[in-house]
Amino acid sequence: MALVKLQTQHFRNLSAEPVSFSSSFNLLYGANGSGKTSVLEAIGYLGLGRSFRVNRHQAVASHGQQKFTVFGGLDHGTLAKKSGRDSEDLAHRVGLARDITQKETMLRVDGENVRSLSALARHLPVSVIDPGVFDVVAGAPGKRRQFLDWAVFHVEPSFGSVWQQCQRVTSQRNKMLRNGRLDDGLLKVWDAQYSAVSERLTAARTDTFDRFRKAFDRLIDELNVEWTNGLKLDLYPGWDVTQSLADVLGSHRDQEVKMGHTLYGPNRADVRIKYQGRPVSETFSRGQQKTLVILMKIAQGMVLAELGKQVTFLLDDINAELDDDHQAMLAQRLQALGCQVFITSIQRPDPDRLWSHGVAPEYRMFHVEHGKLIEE
Ligand SMILES: Nc1ncnc2c1ncn2[C@@H]1O[C@H](COP(=O)(O)OP(=O)(O)OP(=O)(O)O)[C@@H](O)[C@H]1O
Repeated sequence: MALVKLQTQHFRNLSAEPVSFSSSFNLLYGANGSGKTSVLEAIGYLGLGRSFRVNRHQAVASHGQQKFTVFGGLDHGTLAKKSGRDSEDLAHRVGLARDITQKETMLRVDGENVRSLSALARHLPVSVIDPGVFDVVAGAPGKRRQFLDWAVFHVEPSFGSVWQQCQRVTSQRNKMLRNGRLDDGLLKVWDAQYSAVSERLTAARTDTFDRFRKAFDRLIDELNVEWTNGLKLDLYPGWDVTQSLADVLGSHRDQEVKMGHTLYGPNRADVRIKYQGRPVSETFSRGQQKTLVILMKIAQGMVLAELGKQVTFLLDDINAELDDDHQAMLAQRLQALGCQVFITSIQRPDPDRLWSHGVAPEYRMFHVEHGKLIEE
């Protein structure tokens, strides 16, 4: 799917006028503070259900407003090779409204209220490349779990509910472990549930990770970037899988009781990224780490494309992140994959430079001024 229509209300400084986008490339430029990132943030809301910039919904509602809304019209996008669309051709209409005083989010898909965020998010796989992207390599393991789980969610339809179930059981189990007077029989019951759901979740992660690693290896092979030789990506599922999780929990019971929380299982999983046996966060330059994450994100795009799903990439402030060669490499790869792409920059981008080594895709160019998108 691709987002071809967007309308927001009371979303940061954005105007409430509807905008139509290309299902291929969209180039947005404008001065600092004009609203470029806010446009990407609004699109991100429809694919992620949250802001990729801030943790609190409140920051997003326009000053003095209690509620904001984001509506999107989706079409089948470039992968379906669809052309000549108009509003009647929309495959789905998705919407999200957040009341910040009631702390309530309303989600709508095709005119119906839906309860789960998954029902909304599965229509629009959104991948963000912004200054924070670096965290996937340099940040805590949670950042890499989030990176992996995004793809698992789009590959494995039941993943969202298994993940939620796992969080619920883990939190119950943690409550028990924190409780001084431990009921051994009850803990065993929770352990059985926890092990079962963890094994399911891990099987889904392992399957997607295998697909991802194959795509990643293919990509770096094709690009033949010298510094990627000797890179190794592995999934650590959160425990030593030569043993069942139930056995690991049984043999580390005292340790977990002492710490008061779960020490083994999917919440400890990590994607370990090493270069010649050492963590890349210790050996790669900042630029190399950023490029690596971008390659990893492209590889995820390849995995989804193989399943007939189009990813919408949001590239924020691309000039600050990448030099001309890397920008061109990224644009061409995403074009070849048939992704939908939104690129923001302060200066008006030069499509001839961006596609200096190939034919430019269909694109639309917008100048962003005071929250308004003016198409050129
Ligand atoms: N809740 C809000 N209500 C109204 N305006 C807001 C709100 N939050 C931020 N703004 C304003 O909205 C504008 C858009 O910010 P945004 O980060 O989208 O700009 P940008 O074009 O990406 O800028 P830069 O190039 O500096 O990154 C800014 O002027 C900001 O002060």
